[in-house]
Amino acid sequence: MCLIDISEPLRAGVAGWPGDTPFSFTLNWTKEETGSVNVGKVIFSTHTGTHIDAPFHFDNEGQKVHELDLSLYVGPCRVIHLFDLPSIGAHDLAKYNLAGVERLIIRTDSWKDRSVFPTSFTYIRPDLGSYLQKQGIRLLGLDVPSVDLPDSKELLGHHSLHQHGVHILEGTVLYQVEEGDYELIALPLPIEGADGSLVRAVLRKI
Ligand SMILES: N[C@@H](CC(=O)c1ccccc1NC=O)C(=O)O
Ligand SMILES: [Zn+2]
Ligand SMILES: [Zn+2]
Repeated sequence: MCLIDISEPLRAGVAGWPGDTPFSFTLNWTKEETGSVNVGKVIFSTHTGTHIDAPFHFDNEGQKVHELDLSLYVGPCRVIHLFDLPSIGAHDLAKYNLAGVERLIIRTDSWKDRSVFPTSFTYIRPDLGSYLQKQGIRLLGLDVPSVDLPDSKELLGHHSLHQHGVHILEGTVLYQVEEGDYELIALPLPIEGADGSLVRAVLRKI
């Protein structure tokens, strides 16, 4: 079984949204202290590293993490490469036959240095949501920290996807991933009420 890990390693200093909660893992109790076990403590923002957005992240009426359909995050997926584009809209996907594809992951390679949060990267144009819905796509994954640029307040990309039933997976690590068909597993944690969740995301070639 050959799994390709497309998850960002979680460690102190992992690049996060400017001003957001820094990731930390510490041992809350050591084996010496308890006499039996090490016990860890993790502090993280829900938008750290490789993660999914629940609609509640940008819509107060939207689904929260525990309400999401898990089948979105497990199953066949198509990976395509779209390099050197400032943004991606319907026009950029016209050359692909996406018939039967429910999960689409786009490798942009536009986040060059994963050790720092990028000021700019390939983002999603507002006409993409309806195009993906017409193709039957329910999940869009990207190798950038957000489908909208960091200074966006309207979050047109997020809303366009959400309005058309397309769920969002962000921050995947795809430098080694070729175009093709895979099985994706990227399950959120069952955090009640949450706006997003870290995932361990893997691909398996099919
Ligand atoms: N929309 C971004 C996250 C985001 O906007 C954000 C994440 C953490 C802290 C602040 C954020 N945005 C605005 O203040 C995302 O989808 O991950
Ligand atoms: Zn997010
Ligand atoms: Zn997002």
